Amino acid sequence: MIELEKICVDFGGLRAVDHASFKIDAGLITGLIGPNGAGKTTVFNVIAGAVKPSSGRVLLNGRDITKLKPYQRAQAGMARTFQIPHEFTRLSVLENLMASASAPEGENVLNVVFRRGRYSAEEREIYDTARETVRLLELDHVIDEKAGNLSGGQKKLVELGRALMRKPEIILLDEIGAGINRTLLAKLADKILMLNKERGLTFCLIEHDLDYVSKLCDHVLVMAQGSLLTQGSVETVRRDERVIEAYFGGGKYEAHS
Ligand SMILES: Nc1ncnc2c1ncn2[C@@H]1O[C@H](COP(=O)(O)OP(=O)(O)OP(=O)(O)O)[C@@H](O)[C@H]1O
Repeated sequence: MIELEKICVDFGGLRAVDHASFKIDAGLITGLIGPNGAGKTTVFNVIAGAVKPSSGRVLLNGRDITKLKPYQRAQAGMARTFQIPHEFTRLSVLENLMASASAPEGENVLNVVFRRGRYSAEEREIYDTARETVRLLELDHVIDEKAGNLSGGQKKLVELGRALMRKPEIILLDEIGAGINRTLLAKLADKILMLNKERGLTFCLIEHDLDYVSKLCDHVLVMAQGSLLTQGSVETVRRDERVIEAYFGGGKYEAHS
């Protein structure tokens, strides 16, 4: 479980996050929603350790991790999806996954990727985990394809795969569904649900499409102006007048279903 206690983030004179306090429960898929500029991405950055809060604490399973660096948080079981880095677009899907694993002790993981045929037991495990992840995400048909040649949706699946290679307990997804076609969007949702229900992985996702949130999330946190406005099931928060006001400034809310 992740707990945020009275987190504030200031960028110069701008208070982007203002005493935000909430929990992301273990074993659930939690959605983080709110209008543009509400502070969602900044909160994600605080959780992942990329932005230092001006005040407040972040706890992971009861442990204060506020001062931990991003890699230490990753070691503690937290993962976040990132766009495939430019220099990795020339690596194949399998190589991308292998390069995202935690390196064996004293080893540069890229050596593992390129030194074929001479794997130690640990290196073999990375290879096997990468193959299994490819299977799990149904990327077998593009396993040797360069990541740069994939469609937007396939790249998102590889990004998820790269996060999975570190065997996290919690995965943070920032608008993973943005700009991908319906078919792959549905597939991505199926994979997230499967990883949650069958493997017990905890997810927290920022998403603007409320139908997608509704399909995936057990619980929704609504941020507005840097703070937590309300929380509950998707259906409850969708009907909440304060949420309608925050999104539409009091205009009539047409729930799309
Ligand atoms: N590095 C930064 N420097 C200065 N201001 C920033 C920085 N990052 C975010 N902000 C500001 O902080 C506020 C919150 O931004 P944030 O990106 O966290 O909101 P968001 O809810 O994720 O919005 P969106 O849905 O549009 O992505 C905004 O006013 C934004 O302009």
